[in-house]
This record gives sequence, structure tokens and C-alpha cells, in this order.
Amino acid sequence: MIKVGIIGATGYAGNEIVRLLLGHKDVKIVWFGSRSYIDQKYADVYRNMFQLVDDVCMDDNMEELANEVDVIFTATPQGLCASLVNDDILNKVKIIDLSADFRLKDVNIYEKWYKIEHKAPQYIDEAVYGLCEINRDKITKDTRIVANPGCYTTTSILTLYPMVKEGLIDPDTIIIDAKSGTSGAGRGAKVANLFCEVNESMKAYGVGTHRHTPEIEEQLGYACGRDDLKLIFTPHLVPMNRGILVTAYANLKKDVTDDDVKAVYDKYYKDEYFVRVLDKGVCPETRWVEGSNFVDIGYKVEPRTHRLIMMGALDNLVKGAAGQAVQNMNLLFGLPENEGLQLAPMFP
Ligand SMILES: NC(=O)C1=CN([C@@H]2O[C@H](COP(=O)(O)OP(=O)(O)OC[C@H]3O[C@@H](n4cnc5c(N)ncnc54)[C@H](OP(=O)(O)O)[C@@H]3O)[C@@H](O)[C@H]2O)C=CC1
Ligand SMILES: CC(=O)N[C@@H](CCC(=O)OP(=O)(O)O)C(=O)O
Repeated sequence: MIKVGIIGATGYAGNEIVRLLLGHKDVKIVWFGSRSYIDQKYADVYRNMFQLVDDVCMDDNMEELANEVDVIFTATPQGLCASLVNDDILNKVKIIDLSADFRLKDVNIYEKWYKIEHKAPQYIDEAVYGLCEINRDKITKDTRIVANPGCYTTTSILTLYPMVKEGLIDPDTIIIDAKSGTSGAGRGAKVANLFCEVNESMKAYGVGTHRHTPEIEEQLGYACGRDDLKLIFTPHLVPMNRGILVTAYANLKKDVTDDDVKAVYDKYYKDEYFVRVLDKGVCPETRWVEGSNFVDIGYKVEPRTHRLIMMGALDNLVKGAAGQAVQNMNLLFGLPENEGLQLAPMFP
């Protein structure tokens, strides 16, 4: 049995890790980490866990935790994981960090976009960007830190990657229009996320400034061999609980048909369990992936403007966070990648 500790188990992403791991046959969760609910029963914080979890919440002492578990998930705000890790811990235990602390390879870019000082830049190089479909070979039993990509970035990168890699589109013309359900903002109380502020309304936010922009640029830059790639990323908040929908646009570099585009997606994803390339003419919808680790991808050549429209949908708490983290854990421990993740999407 793999012993697991979760720092931030009381957040939305942490609770989703708990939900998924309860169905994982090779795992036992031994530490439900919290800041605000120490010594309270986890199932009193999340009553969906009534009679499923008997444990009480523990503090976020990573030093102590490292002696008790094989892997630690940090589902905590930006900066916390970097402030806790050290050599002693990394020599004992694997870390899967759901925050952005180890996603960007340039610490200056991290500090500029996140506006916080990075407390452990010495581990940035060795951390593996845990987008399993692209970096699977680098996520091995020797990996000590996985930087788990987030919801907007996973959707955007998986949707665009094959088209950029194969040179079908001009990467300098990429525009990504993304929408997220409100669970993407976490469980912490904020006025902007109150029911009356969100319900029956939609808005763009972080326009031209959202912190996921450099992460998408960096990863798509690797795909086309560029370190100066710039693109537009505009997120929107929509009144639903879960789900990310990305619609991306770019100029075509070649004359292609929808069938050509499908063939390129299939080249990269036909053997990927979690990426479903939809049939020609079908647009992805968040409701068709909800509760699952699937990413659905659609596409449409727009010959009038010689552009390609690419669409992707996933559940921000599953493939966008906890599900991808469990997928990474499976790779780290040599388990089948979809162990514990073979969940059909729920509907309605
Ligand atoms: N929500 C989403 O869709 C996604 C989230 N992520 C990332 O996952 C991480 C968690 O996000 P999310 O679950 O939404 O956030 P929440 O606000 O719902 O949860 C945050 C968690 O972190 C804990 N925490 C907060 N501050 C501290 C601290 N100083 N020390 C220890 N623990 C602390 C909280 O503990 P307590 O409640 O006990 O105070 C809580 O368990 C973030 O880095 C986020 O960017 C990534 C992809 C998608
Ligand atoms: C709706 C909403 O507020 N979403 C969050 C992104 C989700 C998230 O937690 O960020 P990571 O993917 O980087 O971990 C935001 O825009 O900051």
C-alpha cells in the first residue's frame, strides 16, 4: 500500500484527491492536512465523507509527515509548498504539488507573475512538469517533485499542443478564450465568489495579466522550439460549479481540412486513455466530462479567415487538479496510469 499525506486536504482540490483515492486499491490516506480545522473530524468538514473517512485533520508539518508517508500531495496556495520542502524531506518522500511553485522554469517569471518570492528555487530544475500525456517519460520512480499543471493550463496546452508541434498553426497568432466554474477559485470565502456575485452573470478577469499566461507560453514554446512565444489568454468566470472550456484560435500555416486536423490529433492522442478527440463537427461540453479525468477536444477549420478553432473541455477539479495528481502518482509508483481514475463522467 502506498501511504499518502495530503497538505490542504480541506480545500476543494484536496477533497477531490480524497474522493479519488478512496477508490484507489493501492493507496491508504494517513494524513488529512489542514490549517483551520486541526483536530476536527474530516467528515465534519466534508460531510460527503461521512462514514467513509474517520480521521481527524492534522497540521501541515511536512517534516513529520515525510517520516510517515510515501508521497505528499500539496493542495495549498501558491508559495506554501516551496516554503516547506527541503533536502531531508525530498530524500524521504515524493512531492506532488498542485500549486504553481515548480511549474515555471524561470524563477524571475514566477516572481513577476505571482508577486511572491520563491522560497526554494534550487528545486525548480529537477521538478517535472506533470502533464502526463506529454512528459510521461520524465515521471518515474526517481522523480522527487512533480509540478502538477493546473486547470486552465492543462486544457489549453493539450488542446493546442499537437497543432503547434506539427506546425499546422502560427503560434504567434494564438488567442485562448477560457471559461471556468467557480470551484476553480477554491473554497476560501471571497466576496467575488458569493452566489449573488456569480449567478446569472459572466465576466472576464485577469485580462492580459493572468498568471497562467507564461505557463502556457513556456510549454507551447517547448513544442515549437521557441523561448519567446507570446500569446493571449483570457479567462472568464461562469456560474457553474465545475468545468473548464477553452476555445482557442490561430492562423493556419497550411491549407488543411477538418480531416487533416483530426489526423494530427489522433497521431498524438489515439492511444491516450484520458484524451478524447471528438468526431468532426462535435463541440466539447463541460457536462460530458464532469467528475471524470477526461479531456474532450474538438476542432473546426475556418476557411474564410484561414484560421483553426480548437476547443477543449475538462473538469477543473479532476483532470485540472486532483485527477491529474493521482495520474502522476500512478506513474511515480509504476502503477497503471488510470488506476483509480476509471470514472465515467456524471450526468446530468
Ligand atoms: N480549485 C481548482 O480547480 C484548482 C486548484 N489548483 C491549485 O490547488 C491548490 C489548492 O486550491 P483549492 O483547493 O482550490 O484551494 P482552497 O482554497 O479550496 O483550499 C486551500 C487549502 O490549503 C490550505 N491552506 C491554506 N493556507 C494554508 C497555509 N498557510 N498552511 C497550510 N495549509 C493552508 C487550506 O486549509 P484550511 O481550509 O484548513 O484552512 C485548504 O485546505 C492551489 O494551489 C490551486 O492553485 C489547481 C488546479 C485547479
Ligand atoms: C476560477 C478561478 O479563479 N480560477 C483560478 C485558477 C485555478 C487554479 O487554481 O489555478 P492553478 O490551475 O494555477 O492551480 C484563477 O483564475 O486563479
